[in-house]
Amino acid sequence: MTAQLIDGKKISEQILQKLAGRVQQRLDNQLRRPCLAVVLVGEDPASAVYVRNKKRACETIGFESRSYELPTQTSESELLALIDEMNADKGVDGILVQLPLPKHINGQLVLERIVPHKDVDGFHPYNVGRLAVKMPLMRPCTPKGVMTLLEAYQIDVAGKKAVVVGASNIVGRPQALELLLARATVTVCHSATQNLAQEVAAADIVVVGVGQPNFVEGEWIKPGAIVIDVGINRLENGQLCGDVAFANARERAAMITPVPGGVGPMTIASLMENTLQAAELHDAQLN
Ligand SMILES: Nc1nc2c(c(=O)[nH]1)N[C@@H](CN(C=O)c1ccc(C(=O)N[C@@H](CCC(=O)O)C(=O)O)cc1)CN2
Ligand SMILES: [Mg+2]
Repeated sequence: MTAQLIDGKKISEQILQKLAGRVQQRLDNQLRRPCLAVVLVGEDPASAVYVRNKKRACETIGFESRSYELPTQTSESELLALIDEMNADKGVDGILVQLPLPKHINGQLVLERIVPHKDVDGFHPYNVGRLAVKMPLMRPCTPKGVMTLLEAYQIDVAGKKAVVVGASNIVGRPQALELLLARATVTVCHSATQNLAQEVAAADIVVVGVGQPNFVEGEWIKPGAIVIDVGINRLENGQLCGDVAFANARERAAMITPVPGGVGPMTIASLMENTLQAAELHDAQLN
């Protein structure tokens, strides 16, 4: 079996196109363009690319974007003060602080400072908690993008055995909550998991986000499984690859996401959806 590719680039472009139409409708109804404020601290080259792509997506669909590019030595209190300003600013709908932050800044403190209805990344404990109690508001972008991809490819999740490899706050944990909400039977694997190969081999749907190339071997994949690779690793030769040994996994899976062009573009599409949602919440508060 050679797996069908799940085309995240195509689906993300369709989402952006629909969002552009909804922005136009807002303008026709005398409503503001949604506004996303993006904060980048330091000079991590990958983060700079992601921030640039987020600003470009805003431009493509007609959102306003504000950009704060701060030096590495920015203090935690300076960053918190900027967030307080943006929280209070009626012109800002969504606030995003690009991760990772420099080591001297407590990232959790910063994320918790963003008011939950402007937390378009969905990382505030309020938003994670709402997802956990089956009342999602702002949903973390990468796991939400994965669910949108599964839906777009008509992959039925209810009753399936889903295995999430990786338990990070950005990917693994909220992904497990999303899959549970969609009524999968969910297992989360992490660095203390024993018999990882056996866990993966039992999965109808496997989602991998650990940040290590070829971490999941192709031979572990159950024939006919759905493989979602959230990893983005840059190799020494400059090529990008995921966390799954793609060529071998593709020979066993029914469907698989490529890297690049799989989950990555969906993260940005979900962020744009969340920003529109934040603008709608904001309209309701202003009225
Ligand atoms: N505040 C946040 N920080 C980080 C998040 C996040 O969701 N919020 N996720 C990642 C990085 N990320 C978004 O910020 C992200 C990563 C990758 C892509 C993407 O489109 N990847 C492309 C390849 C792009 C390239 O050439 O490098 C793909 O996979 O096709 C988008 C967003 C960590 N930080
Ligand atoms: Mg990808």
